[in-house]
Amino acid sequence: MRKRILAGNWKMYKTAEEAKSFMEEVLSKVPVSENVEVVICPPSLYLSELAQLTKDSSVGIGAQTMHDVKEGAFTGEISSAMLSNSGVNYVILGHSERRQYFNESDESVNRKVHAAFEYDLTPIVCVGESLEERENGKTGDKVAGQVKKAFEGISQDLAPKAVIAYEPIWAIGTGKTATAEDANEVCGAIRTTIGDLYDEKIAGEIRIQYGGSVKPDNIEELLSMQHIDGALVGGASLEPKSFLKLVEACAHE
Ligand SMILES: O=C(CO)COP(=O)(O)O
Repeated sequence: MRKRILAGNWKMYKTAEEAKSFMEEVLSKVPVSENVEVVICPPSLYLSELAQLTKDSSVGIGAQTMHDVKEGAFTGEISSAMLSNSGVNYVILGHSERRQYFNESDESVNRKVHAAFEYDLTPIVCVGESLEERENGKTGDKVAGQVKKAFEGISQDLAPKAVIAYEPIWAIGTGKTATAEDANEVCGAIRTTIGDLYDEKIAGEIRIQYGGSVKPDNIEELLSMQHIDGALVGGASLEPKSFLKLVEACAHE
């Protein structure tokens, strides 16, 4: 059985006080369950403090992006070594907003997956198609291509430790969710791609999240699907109340 993984991607929201008070409330109420791993990905400025605050809890902390080399003259960037050293456990890589606004390419995502594993971070690799690609029947090719490139050179031992997030770009922040069946079909195709790259066992082990307008009222249907092992959530991860409802849904059998 794959353990579900629910990750909140705060994007560029919350003041320092808001971040701290969210975390204190969530830590006091979050159900601890064998069924779900819970992760919060705050703006990088708050990573150290929140990692410290959650150190002895069941909540993990993730970065929203990072650079792919250990150190160097890259003004404004942070590295996987720095994240790991600050108590961060996960990193979102290749989010469509990073690809769109910060020119992140499949090649750089691949370098970052290597860098994440080098410093024991769990990469959450985002893939997904635009509306135009979906309408032209290109979803399968696009997503398979992104997965293949992201995992290039990643060993059999490490591959199943990664998490893949399928986020159709047209469903992010729009209130439009892919139907659970459509999301499941693409997540199943991602699993097949992993099976082709590695083997059936690894394909069966790797966890695949869905992301894009996930809310407390649609998560259960998504989770009931065979290939969906959790969610990567933007908007609904910003309030403790809705975030806790999402955790509870994942904690259920
Ligand atoms: O981009 C997302 C998570 O990474 C999804 O955002 P929303 O849940 O706000 O649609």
